Amino acid sequence: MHKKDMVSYGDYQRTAEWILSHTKHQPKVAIICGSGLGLLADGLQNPDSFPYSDIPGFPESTVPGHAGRLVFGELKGKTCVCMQGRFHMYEGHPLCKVTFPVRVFKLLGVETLIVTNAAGSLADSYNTGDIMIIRDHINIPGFSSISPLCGPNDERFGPRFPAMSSAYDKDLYRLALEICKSLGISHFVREGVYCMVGGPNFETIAEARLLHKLGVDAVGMSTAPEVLVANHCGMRVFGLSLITNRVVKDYEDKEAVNHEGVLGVSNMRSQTLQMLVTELVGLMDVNNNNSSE
Ligand SMILES: O=P(O)(O)O[C@@H]1C[C@H](O)[C@@H](CO)O1
Ligand code: HPA
Repeated sequence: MHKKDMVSYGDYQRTAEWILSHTKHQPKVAIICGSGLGLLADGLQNPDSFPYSDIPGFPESTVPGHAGRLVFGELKGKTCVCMQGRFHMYEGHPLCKVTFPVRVFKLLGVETLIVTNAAGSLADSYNTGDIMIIRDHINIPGFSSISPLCGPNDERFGPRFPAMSSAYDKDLYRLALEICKSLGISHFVREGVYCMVGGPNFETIAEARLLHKLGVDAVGMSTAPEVLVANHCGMRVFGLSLITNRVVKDYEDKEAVNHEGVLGVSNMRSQTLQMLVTELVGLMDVNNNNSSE
């Protein structure tokens, strides 16, 4: 691993200290917004917002649909921090930079991470616009040791060999399903397995068929690294995929996915996602500090 691709404990601390000196909010919940899902941050009350370019140690966000802002505020009385835009491996960021904010959040006192993403569906029963609650993931880059947990392990964050058999919190998962029922949206809510690929290209037909055979329900280019790092440092995790397109599995099929289409579907459904996340944060058990005191 190159030195430039390493981040020290002091680097995370410096960023956390900078944040604490710029906002009174002390978040317990962090939310990462996927492509076109930045609206999730717009519901925060008493917001403090910082462009990533102002925050020491934060990389730059280069993907359309990822505004590149960190927003602090309250959702249903609970203090949250929201990443309006995430970092992807395909942008050229090393995975320690992709996941840098997660460890900074840990140092700020965050206990729960909510991840969202845009994804293509492999499951035959899924429709564009469905919301998939992530039950588990397959991390394809991780199969070849491309993982944010590779390299020297810092025990201050977590163990060398973390278990990942409960990567997504079952209580939050069940709570979200109940909320979907009460919101009357269960007919387009699914439960499934997300698979991370490196991107930035979308899948070939052969790759799509392989993922389908593997039991993947939805595929995307993010999320797994953040979930690994959050679990490693003891956070509980909840994840949502918005199904923005069907992944083509047939050589005769002329449909071709593109990022603009992905953003179009995200924008169409972002209000529903915002409702679901807001209710979830409101009902989840959080040992919250009141930042306005
Ligand atoms: O950040 P997410 O995973 O939501 O972004 C997805 C994957 C690619 O970055 C992009 C493709 O349209 O959307
Ligand atoms: O079909 C897809 N494949 C990979 N990533 C994606 N992100 C949105 N849709 C897709």
